[in-house]
Parts: sequence; structure tokens; C-alpha cells
Amino acid sequence: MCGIVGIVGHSPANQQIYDALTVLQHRGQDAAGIMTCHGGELFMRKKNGLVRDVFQQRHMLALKGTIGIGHVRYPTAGCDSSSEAQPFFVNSPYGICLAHNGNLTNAAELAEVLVREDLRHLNTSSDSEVLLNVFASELSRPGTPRVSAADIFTALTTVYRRARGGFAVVAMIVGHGLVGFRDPHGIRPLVIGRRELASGCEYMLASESVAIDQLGFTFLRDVAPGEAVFIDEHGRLYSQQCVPVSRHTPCIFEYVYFARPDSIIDRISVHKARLRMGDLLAEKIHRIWPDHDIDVVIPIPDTSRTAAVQVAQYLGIKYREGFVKNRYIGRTFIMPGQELRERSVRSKLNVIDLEFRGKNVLLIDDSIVRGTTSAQIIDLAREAGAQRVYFASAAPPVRYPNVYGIDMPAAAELVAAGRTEEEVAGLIGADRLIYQDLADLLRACQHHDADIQEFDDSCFSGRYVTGDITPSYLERLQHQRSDQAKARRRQMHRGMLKAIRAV
Ligand SMILES: O=P(O)(O)OC[C@H]1O[C@H](OP(=O)(O)OP(=O)(O)O)[C@H](O)[C@@H]1O
Ligand SMILES: NC(=O)CC[C@H](N)C(=O)O
Ligand SMILES: [Mg+2]
Repeated sequence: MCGIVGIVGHSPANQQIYDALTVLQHRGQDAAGIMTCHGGELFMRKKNGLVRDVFQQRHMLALKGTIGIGHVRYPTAGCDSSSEAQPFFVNSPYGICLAHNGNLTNAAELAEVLVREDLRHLNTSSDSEVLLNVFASELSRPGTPRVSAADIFTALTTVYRRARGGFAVVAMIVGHGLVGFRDPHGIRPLVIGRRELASGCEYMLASESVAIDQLGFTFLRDVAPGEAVFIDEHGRLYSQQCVPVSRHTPCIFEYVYFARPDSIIDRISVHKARLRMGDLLAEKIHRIWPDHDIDVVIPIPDTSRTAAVQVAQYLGIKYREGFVKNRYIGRTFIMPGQELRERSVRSKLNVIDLEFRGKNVLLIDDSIVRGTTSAQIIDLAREAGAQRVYFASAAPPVRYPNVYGIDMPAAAELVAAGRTEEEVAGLIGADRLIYQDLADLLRACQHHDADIQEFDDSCFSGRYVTGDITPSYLERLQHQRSDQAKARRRQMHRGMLKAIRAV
């Protein structure tokens, strides 16, 4: 789940894009990049690492111009090497750079056609590079020195026809302006902000509204599914619905875990959705376990806090912060490799013993995916002297891979896949485990103000809204992107580097 941002303004864009990327850092910790444009020249800095580590003063000074795009990456395709950090760039036509959040489900087929028929070169295994080349190929069709907003929308209409999956994109066309578009189901989020200055209007596109707020822009609206927007270099905004919306199904996992609570996605407040998740989870606990013996509710920081407060309040039980999180360690779920994730949970969270000693504790998390966090946390709670350790998840069991931009490619790595809730409880070591029901999660995320009737809830339901996910696709994905496969690839890469050095 990457974070993307684009700005067209009247003052230097570099610092603003940097600031927006730090606000979106929770969406990707692996790599960061910025590209800006000034007088027809492009400037780029991208590398593996957190935003604060990738950009030093000298890089910032070199990023000239009042228009630019930025990206923070959490890989879901290709590999995690710095060559796949974004934005990506192609010099023809016009010079286009692109930053992508999401995952194409037909990247392999597209790549083949791009090479064979569009005569394009692909330098990496990234699906985002594929998407950029499809756009570039379609945009080159008019064959004129400049293209209009209408030409850009025509090109994107064909991009929509060719590309499948989840995608929210910002792209910059040299000498033209900033483009943004969102997949036909609106799986991945994208919002527009505006700022009126004496010098004119400035625009910002971003993955989450929190970036718009923090940069002092005014939230204008979400980009609609299948819609494209174009902001020219003079700050004029054009938009067009490139494909009709048949089903608007935002990713429900944004509300469960990914997005910041202070963001509003598709007119649904993430914070309020999480509060309702807590309410409905508590209702269920009360319903199925009226004579519970829970002494205290303890959240697993950070994301579960909002729901946990509601559980405690509804059940009339004490709420206590029993785990202390090291604020300098990032989110573990989006770290690459199981070994690193396991090490990080332990070094990130520590217990305050007295909140556990002799008590029956109910630990709350927003979700259980691989079970990395829950299994270790339950051990910690026991070591701290808890008498009984119950566990509740504000989301239902994650049993199916995600193919739209969350790196859960292999069912075999999901602790609940093919297992009953009792079996999962046994595996993570809980005395009792309670999951949110899917119907309640859907209810928690719906809001009468928003028109959303359905969500992409594939990781819970196994229903894929794009309709192109077959068992053989999932098998291939597992084969290519399981932790084991990634480790094998890293090993091979290291071997190749060694061999090259030896030569
Ligand atoms: O079952 P798992 O595979 O461990 O995944 C689920 C856990 O990972 C996430 O936490 P993370 O530490 O990434 O971020 P947070 O601080 O926002 O909660 C999520 O909030 C759960 O705690
Ligand atoms: N998490 C994402 O949005 C990833 C974007 C893209 N698929 C990549 O791997 O770089
Ligand atoms: Mg967590």
C-alpha cells in the first residue's frame, strides 16, 4: 500500500512533497522518491529507506520546480530493490513520470504485449513501470508536439481498457501538467485538494486527505473511480469520467488498518469506522459471552486503540495501555520478510507488568493476518503474569490473498487460511479468540453520507471485485511472491552481484 502525492503550485514543490510523504509514511517504509520539473527539465531523487533518510539537504536543493510528484513504497510486485523505487520515468512521449499505489492483476500479460506490440522496453519487474508504459504508449498516439486535456483523457480511456486491478496514480507530463486517475472500482484511494493564493490556484493530489489537511490545502473531493483529472501548469483543473462506474468498492482494509485515522476516504471517516468496529465487536462479545470474566481491555498499539476504547466502554471494563511501543520502529506488517517482522514486534513492544499480573486480559487488535503480532504479544502477556489471555480482532479472519496492493500474496502464510477460529486461537496461544463478523465490519464502514454499498473485502471473503482472479492466478502469485520465493530471489540477486564483482 504505497502513498502517492502530486502538486502543481506557484512556489517550490520540493519541501511540500517531502512533507506530504512524511504524512503518508505509514503507507510504505521501503523506499521513497520525488520528481520535480522546472523549465522542461526533470529532477529526481529516489532510494530505499524512509523519507527522512532518503532526502538530505543537497537532494532537496536539487529538486527544482513548482510541480512534482512523490511516492513512498511498500512493494507488492516486482522486488524490493532500489531500482523499483518510484516515481518511474519514460522520456517518450514528452517525458512522463508516474507514481502508483496498488497492484495490476494483469501486469504479466500487459508486459508481454508492451514489448511485442507497443515496442516498449521494460527495465524492471515492477507493475508500476508497466502501467507507465501503457499510458505512454497510448499518449503517443496523437503524434503531436503537444497534447490537450482531451487527448490525455482519450489515452487514459484506453489505459482503463487495458489495465486491470487496483490503482491510484499521479503522473507528471513535462511541459503539460499533473495527471491523476483511479481504478474503475475505486479500490485504492485518491483525493484532490486546492489552495487559493493571490498568485492563483494550487492543487494537490494525494492518497489520503490527511496529507491535504496538513499541507494547508482545502479538501475538494475524492477522485471518482474510473475518473481522470488533469491540472495544467497554469493551475487549471480538467476532469473526465473515462469509464462508467459500475461498482464502487473501496478497499475495506484501508479502514481496518492502512489509512491514518484522521483521513476521510470516499466520505467515510476512518476514525469513525474504527469506533464502530469497536462498538460492534463489543456487542458480539457481550452477545456470545455474557458471563465473561475479563478484568481489563488492553489494545495492541497503534492501530487497534480506537476500537479497543469502544470495546472497553461498551463492556464497562477498565481500559489500560499495557504495551509500550517504541516510537522509532515502524509498522511491522509492512516490513519485508517474516524474520524481520518477528524481530521487530519484540523490539517494538514491551509490557507494563502490573497491568497483566494476575488478571484476565482481553487484548484487542485491528486484525490478525500472519499472526506474527498476536502470537508474540500473547506470550508477552503471559510472561508478565496474566492469568488468562483472551484476544479479539476488530476485523474478521483474513483467509484469502490480497491482489490489489496489500502484500498478502500467499494463503499459506495467513494464519486463518483453511483454519477454524479455534485452531487459530490454539496457534496464537489465546485462551479464547473472538473475531468481528464480516457483516458487522461492513456495517462499521458504511455511512449514510457516502454512497458506498460494497467494499473490496476479498481478503476476508475470497470475492474479488475485478472478476479476473482465478485459482491458477492465485497459485502463480503464491509461487512468485511468498516469503520463501522473495528470499530465494534476494539470494539469487546477491549471488549475481558477487559474480559480477568477481568478473
Ligand atoms: O497478524 P500480523 O501479520 O502480525 O498482522 C497484523 C498486525 O500488524 C499490524 O500492526 P503494525 O505493527 O504493522 O502497525 P500499527 O502500529 O499501525 O498497529 C496490525 O495493526 C496488527 O497489529
Ligand atoms: N503497495 C503498493 O501500492 C505498491 C505499488 C507497486 N505495485 C509496487 O510494488 O511498487
Ligand atoms: Mg498493529
